[in-house]
Amino acid sequence: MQNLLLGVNIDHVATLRNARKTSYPDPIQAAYIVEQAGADSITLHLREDERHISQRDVFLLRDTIQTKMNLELSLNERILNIAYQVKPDFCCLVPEKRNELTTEGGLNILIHKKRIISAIKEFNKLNIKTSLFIEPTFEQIEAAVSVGASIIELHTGSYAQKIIQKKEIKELKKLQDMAIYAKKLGLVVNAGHGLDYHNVCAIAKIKEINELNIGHSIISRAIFHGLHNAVKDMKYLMKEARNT
Ligand SMILES: CC(=O)[C@@H](O)[C@H](O)COP(=O)(O)O
Ligand SMILES: NCC(=O)COP(=O)(O)O
Repeated sequence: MQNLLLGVNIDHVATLRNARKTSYPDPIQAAYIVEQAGADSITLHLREDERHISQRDVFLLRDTIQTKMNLELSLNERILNIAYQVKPDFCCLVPEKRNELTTEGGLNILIHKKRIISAIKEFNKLNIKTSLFIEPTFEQIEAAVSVGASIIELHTGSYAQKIIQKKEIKELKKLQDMAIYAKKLGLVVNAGHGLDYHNVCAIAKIKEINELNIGHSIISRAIFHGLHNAVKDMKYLMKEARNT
C-alpha cells in the first residue's frame, strides 16, 4: 500500500503573527517543528496581498526547509516571478479572490489555459514540479492533462463543508471517483482544504491519493496540544485510515 504523505500548511502561523504585526509566531520556526514531527512537506501560500506568508518568509523557508517546499500561488505575474527566483520543489497554482476568507474553489484551467501552459513551461525549465488545485470534475482533470501538469490537488472544501451538514456522501464519492480517474490518466493526485481530525479518515482511505495538504486544523490544535503533537496526531490518523 502506498504511503500517504502529509504536507502541513503553515500560513495560519503567519496569520497569527500578522494580526499583531509582531515577529512571532514565526513560520520558519513552525516549519522546523512540523518537520521534526514527521511532516513530509511544508506548504505555504504567498497571496498577492501577503496577508499571511510574506516574501521574507518564502525566501527564508527556501533555505531552511529540509523536506519539500510546496509553494501555492496565483497566476499573478509578480508572484510567478518570485516563484521563479525561489525555485520551490513544487508550485501549486490556485485561484485567488481579494475579498475571500479562504480559497473558495478550484482553478478553472479552461479559462486560464494559456497562462497556465506558459507558467508550467517556465517551472519545467527550472525543475519545479507544477500542481494544479482543482475541483474534482472530469472536465478539470482532463484539462490538467491537456496543459501538461503532472500533479493535481483535489479541492476537498465542499466535502469538508457538507460533512458539517451530514450530507458528505455525494462529495466523498466524487473525490473517490475523480482520484481513480486522474490516477488512471497518469496524474499524481493530492488533496486538501478544510481537512481536520474528524473528516480526514474517509479521505485518507482513498488509496489513489498521494498526499494531503492540511493547515488550519493542525495549527488550531497546536494551540492546545502543541505543534509537534498536532502533527503527530494527524499523521497517526492518516496512517491508521490508510492501512485499514
Ligand atoms: C489553496 C489552499 O487551499 C490553501 O492556500 C488554503 O486556502 C490556506 O490558505 P488561505 O487561508 O490563504 O486560504
Ligand atoms: N491546499 C490546501 C492547504 O494547503 C491547506 O488548507 P487548510 O487545511 O488550511 O484549509
